[in-house]
Amino acid sequence: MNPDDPTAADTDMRLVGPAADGEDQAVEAALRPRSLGEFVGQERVREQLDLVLRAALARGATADHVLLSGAPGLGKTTLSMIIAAEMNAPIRITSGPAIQHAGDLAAILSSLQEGEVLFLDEIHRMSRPAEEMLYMAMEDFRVDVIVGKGPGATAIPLELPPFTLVGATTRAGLLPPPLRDRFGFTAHMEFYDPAELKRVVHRSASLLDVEIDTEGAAEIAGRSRGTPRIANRLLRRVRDYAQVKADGRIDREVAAAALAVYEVDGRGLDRLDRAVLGALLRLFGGGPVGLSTLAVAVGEERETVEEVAEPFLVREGLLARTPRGRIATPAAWTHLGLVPPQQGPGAGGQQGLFGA
Ligand SMILES: Nc1ncnc2c1ncn2[C@@H]1O[C@H](COP(=O)(O)OP(=O)(O)OP(=O)(O)O)[C@@H](O)[C@H]1O
Repeated sequence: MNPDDPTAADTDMRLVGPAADGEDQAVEAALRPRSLGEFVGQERVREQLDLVLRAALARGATADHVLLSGAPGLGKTTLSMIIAAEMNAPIRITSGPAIQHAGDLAAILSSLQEGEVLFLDEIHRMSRPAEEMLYMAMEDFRVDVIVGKGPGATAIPLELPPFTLVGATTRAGLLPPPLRDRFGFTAHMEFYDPAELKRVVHRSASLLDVEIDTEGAAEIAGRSRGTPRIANRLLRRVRDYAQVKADGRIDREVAAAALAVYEVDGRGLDRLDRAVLGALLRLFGGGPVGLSTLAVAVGEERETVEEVAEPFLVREGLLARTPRGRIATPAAWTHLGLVPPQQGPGAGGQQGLFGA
């Protein structure tokens, strides 16, 4: 979770939020695939990574540095652990926000063992001096530790054992090119399709010892917003429901009834998403309407609407951001079961009325 993110709390409280909550963290370790073979989906990334790792193993060398980019919950941490496991190497896990001084990074780097994997989550949030130290460490396996201040400061070179840096970021575009260029292998992780998520659900259900049929898994997969973390979380909630209200087994009916209780609809929208979409359609005739107006209409902060609800609505093709404001697509009307207003001559009178 990002403590500087004003929307983080809202995101974390949502059943369909992509960031890990406390409960996720406790069970995720048990559900993590441990090898490339077990890792579901992301075929291209897996194939490429497999070559990189096997070639390094054959040469008896440390694997190249790897950059993983993609939305939260798609498996970046999991993949970094798999890289270490496949290389038979230990792994050290830290994150950009935890490294605020170059000295913090020097301490970590100087204690790495030969061949160790250093996983640096949210690498785009590291401080600039630490980032500059990382350039040299990645390229030459060396850092200059600065001792003292001002004109008397001296740089003491420190040799490092070869290591593999696995950087993860949700915002690859924010990485400075010199840092990006130092990764030998870069992979962008895509959202998962429903068939892949179905496999994730089946796999997790078997690890959690939950009985689920193929339609039940499909029902959960279809509401998981392309994200394995969300699929696993929905599965746990559906399991609760199945235990309390049914005989413990999950089929389509049980999954749909459970997720209706949690207000996650057939397409994975939750109450906030539907409130935003509903206001846009019912109050503003489908838009265009300014973001601030829309936020007031649903009683949320601007940032919450923009950063928490909208990305998924846009991705799903239900809402579009235009220079004149937010507009609903025809699919939005259909999804909420509403009929768009007639667009005859003289219609569209509301267009442009609702500014930011
Ligand atoms: N390809 C996959 N196959 C099976 N399970 C997966 C896969 N990817 C992720 N998961 C599951 O989803 C959960 C979240 O994955 P992970 O923590 O690796 O995501 P992340 O991209 O690192 O997220 P964040 O950016 O929030 O750190 C894990 O518990 C893991 O079990």
